[in-house]
Amino acid sequence: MRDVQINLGNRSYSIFIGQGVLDAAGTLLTGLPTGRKALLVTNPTVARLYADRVTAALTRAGIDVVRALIPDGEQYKALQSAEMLYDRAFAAGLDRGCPVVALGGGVVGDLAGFVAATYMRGVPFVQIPTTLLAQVDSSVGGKVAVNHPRGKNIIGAFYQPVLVLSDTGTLRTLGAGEVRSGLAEVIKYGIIKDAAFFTWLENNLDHVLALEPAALAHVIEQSCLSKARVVEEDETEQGQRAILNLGHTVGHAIEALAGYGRYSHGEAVAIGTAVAARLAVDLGLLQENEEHRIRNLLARAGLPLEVPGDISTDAVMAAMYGDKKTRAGQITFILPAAIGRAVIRPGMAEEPIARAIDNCRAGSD
Ligand SMILES: O=C(O)C(=O)C[C@@H](O)[C@H](O)[C@H](O)COP(=O)(O)O
Ligand SMILES: [Zn+2]
Repeated sequence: MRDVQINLGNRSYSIFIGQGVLDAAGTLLTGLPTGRKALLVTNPTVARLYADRVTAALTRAGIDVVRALIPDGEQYKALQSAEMLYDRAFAAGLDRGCPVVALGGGVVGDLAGFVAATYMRGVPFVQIPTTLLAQVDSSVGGKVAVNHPRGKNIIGAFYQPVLVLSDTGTLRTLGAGEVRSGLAEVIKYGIIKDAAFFTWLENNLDHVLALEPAALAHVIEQSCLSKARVVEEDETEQGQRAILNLGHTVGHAIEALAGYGRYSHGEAVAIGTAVAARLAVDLGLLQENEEHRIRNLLARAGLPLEVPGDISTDAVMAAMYGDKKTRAGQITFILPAAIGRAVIRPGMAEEPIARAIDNCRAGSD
């Protein structure tokens, strides 16, 4: 079992990574000051596969488990689902000490975390992520949220979990699309922070795509280490944490405009990363050969690089103004300055962004 520590004073916690760690949920949780009842939030597919194991692990440790199922899909990351979970928590008599445990991918984790942050002004929160994307990204760092018709993740909080358990065994049941989606965030860490990891991915992507346990454990550990260091420096995204948003400025716009579900989060982020790399080259920040390496790695991971033909550049531009990084009506962009280094550019003019979007359409080269 590997252990990545995230140091945030009295909000510090451990991320345990390895085959079978979800069976240790009860033991690891009893080491923390939490109550004897837990709300286990999951979706029907994940429940069928893993809820009995997690329930057994918690029960062995003397914790009563109340299960709550949320249908799978980004559209259920909504205030209505949160209300349903509050009702379930009240009905089960959960008090301020009782943890909310998220078992599933990013939707379950973000929603359950939002409920944990707000039910009785905050109860302990445990993340048991079962997708690659959730293990490398969304379960770590404390961004919890629900969506609103005006934007993705637009209603939320920073609320750290007390424990993260990433069981690599759960990745064996993922579809290829879910693996791809997680890889977009994995590649992001190489681009923004870790050139050696980017090169490792170039050399070892086939092992990762084959879901080899050692390769997966390495990818999760390196991703969590990179994310932990960024979050420790700037927990609430006052500045530098925004680099974790590479590819998301355009990505969130495409995800929403295409209709949630047509592009996975990772696919939309990959397209957004291609646009950011093009813009960085146009602005003289990134060398063209590095843009090629970024595009090649994303493409080898099976990720899309083109802005869809049925979504206009004007629509993407308009949607980007709703981004949480927009300040005083001006778009902020995260740009790769080299492989291993990203910069934050506030106050971007519209014209170069629109040109980069147009240059990332089918048949544009
Ligand atoms: O943890 C962060 O910070 C990130 O930006 C990670 C992103 O990959 C993640 O998708 C995040 O939820 C996006 O945040 P948002 O603030 O743009 O909604
Ligand atoms: Zn993301």
